[in-house]
Amino acid sequence: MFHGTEILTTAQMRAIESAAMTSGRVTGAELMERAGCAVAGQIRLRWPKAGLAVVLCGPGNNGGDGYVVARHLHRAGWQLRVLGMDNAAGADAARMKAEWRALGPILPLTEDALREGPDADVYVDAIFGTGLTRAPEGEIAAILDHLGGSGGDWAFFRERLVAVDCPSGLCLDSGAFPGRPREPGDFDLRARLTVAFDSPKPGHLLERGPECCGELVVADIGLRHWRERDIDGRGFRPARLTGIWPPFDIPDARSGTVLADRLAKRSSSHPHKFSHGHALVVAGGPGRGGAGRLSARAALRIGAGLVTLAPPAEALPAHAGPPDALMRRGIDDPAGLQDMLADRRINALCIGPGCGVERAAALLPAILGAGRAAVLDADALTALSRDPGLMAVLHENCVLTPHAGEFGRVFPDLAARLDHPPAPAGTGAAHAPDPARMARFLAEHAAYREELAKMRGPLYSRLDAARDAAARSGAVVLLKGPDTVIAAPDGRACIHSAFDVPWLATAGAGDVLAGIIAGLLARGLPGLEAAATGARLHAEAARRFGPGLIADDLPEALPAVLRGMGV
Ligand SMILES: NC(=O)C1=CN([C@@H]2O[C@H](COP(=O)(O)OP(=O)(O)OC[C@H]3O[C@@H](n4cnc5c(N)ncnc54)[C@H](OP(=O)(O)O)[C@@H]3O)[C@@H](O)[C@H]2O)[C@@H](O)CC1
Ligand SMILES: Nc1ncnc2c1ncn2[C@@H]1O[C@H](COP(=O)(O)OP(=O)(O)O)[C@@H](O)[C@H]1O
Ligand SMILES: [K+]
Repeated sequence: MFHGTEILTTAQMRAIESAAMTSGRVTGAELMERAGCAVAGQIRLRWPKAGLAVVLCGPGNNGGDGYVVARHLHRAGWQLRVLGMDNAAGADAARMKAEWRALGPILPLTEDALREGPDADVYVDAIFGTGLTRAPEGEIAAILDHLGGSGGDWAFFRERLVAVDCPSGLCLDSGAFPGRPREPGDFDLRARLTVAFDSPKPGHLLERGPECCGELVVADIGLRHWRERDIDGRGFRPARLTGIWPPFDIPDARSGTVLADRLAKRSSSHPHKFSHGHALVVAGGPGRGGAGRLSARAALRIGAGLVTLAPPAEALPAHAGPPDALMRRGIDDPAGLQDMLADRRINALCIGPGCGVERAAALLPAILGAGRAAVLDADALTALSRDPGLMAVLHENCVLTPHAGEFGRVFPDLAARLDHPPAPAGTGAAHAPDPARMARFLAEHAAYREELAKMRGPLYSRLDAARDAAARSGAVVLLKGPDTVIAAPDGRACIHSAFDVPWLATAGAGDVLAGIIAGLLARGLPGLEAAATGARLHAEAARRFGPGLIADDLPEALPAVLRGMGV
């Protein structure tokens, strides 16, 4: 299995932290000291010359980290303005607050206090971290809006904002902001740097997370021993990370080797083409374009031993173009398909790209009935949504690859939870916030605002949705997007965040992904592994090629990607 960096939900993070403290080998105060020290260190790396820092400290342990940051920056010669709350903080945060108070004053955490001081070089956001339970209100909401640009200085803060664990208000389980539209919104906090602790959380990688966190650094605060133990007895590794944005050093050496071994054509002592699998790609009729051919080409490039393209017989001439390595055979109906599947060496199927919904609907029962590994994409997903009975025939080596729209067709109730509350038109914001437009929007949609205010964290996430869909369907579900989530029916999941390659969103890219996964299934990778590896190689091919990419370039970029991984 490909191993990336582990992702932990906020509940898991809390469980690990409390296991560490219960062991008596580390105290909460020591963890807080390490966390704050790590943030101060990252600030000093980026701002080597001591300047003025404003540190905003919230009511909980995130605020406690903030007081530690202030103390360390003070020791390094920085000027500090510390804003904090007059509240009964937990013992560790209270101690850190007291230690700071011995060094300098604490101003009230209000928008006025924030505005009053001189412009600072750095603003440290230590208001809320993993403990956010609801939308910020009152003074704190005003402060966060101000930092998000409500005073018109959005770009100023974006250059100077350092977030402790996350930009405050972001739900670290979903990457959404409770109380705000799920689309990009006005005054969403955008940090230059976010320093997270121990492991990334889903919210760093999903939805708004990557954009709002800015550069993400994950600091080691000495919890690895407890993370690697099976604390809850059910296996602690529900989500795996296969890439994030902005890229940072993924401890990937072991995974690279495992993956290279799996993909190298060294799978048996006397390898031959049949030992590398035979993928069958169902294509559509005349005039349906090259989607099926894109999938087939990708399956060949990723290393399937043989690939057969199967359009209706009358469309064979239309599919006669390159590559010549591709075999072609006409299939008109389920009987023809079953005939072909009598060849047991065909071990992976791909249906959907350019296939046509009617044809997909006609062939799907035979495909699923064959019990072989299969990728269902595009039109096959629409066909599946129209015949829910087919859901019962899916199995764990089926990979469903919906984008958000297709996901909504197949799993409408799960998609509705992701979209709650459904936004009225005009919610999305341009990057530079427009206060007048935002005020008008909220006034016009008072009911929507009331619904938003009811949102409680952690919010239902794309990870939750993909997991629920996989559990329900019994298949692997790969929910596409810049933050692709891959989930297996047993709860294992990966997130592949590819916000750094927006040019991958190009017509036909999804067809190539389906083909890559089909090729990996043909090579014998199990469903989850094929899907996760496929998503990674697909994005890596786009990353290597760069802007200007069209889908046809993706299969051609794969050999260099494989070489780069040592395959
Ligand atoms: N895990 C680790 O290993 C380590 C974690 N560390 C740090 O601890 C952080 C987590 O700390 P935390 O659990 O105290 O939560 P935090 O984010 O400070 O907020 C909680 C407070 O905010 C309040 N509150 C929430 N929402 C609110 C709202 N909308 N409006 C108003 N209030 C709201 C909430 O009140 P309540 O909901 O209980 O009413 C509570 O008082 C974590 O992000 C990291 O920085 C490191 O120190 C060391 C290692
Ligand atoms: N903004 C983005 N950044 C990076 N990758 C993206 C982005 N949007 C979509 N993708 C990826 O691009 C591919 C598009 O697939 P799909 O929506 O099926 O398109 P098509 O049907 O045209 O092939 C998917 O792999 C998806 O994960
Ligand atoms: K924060």
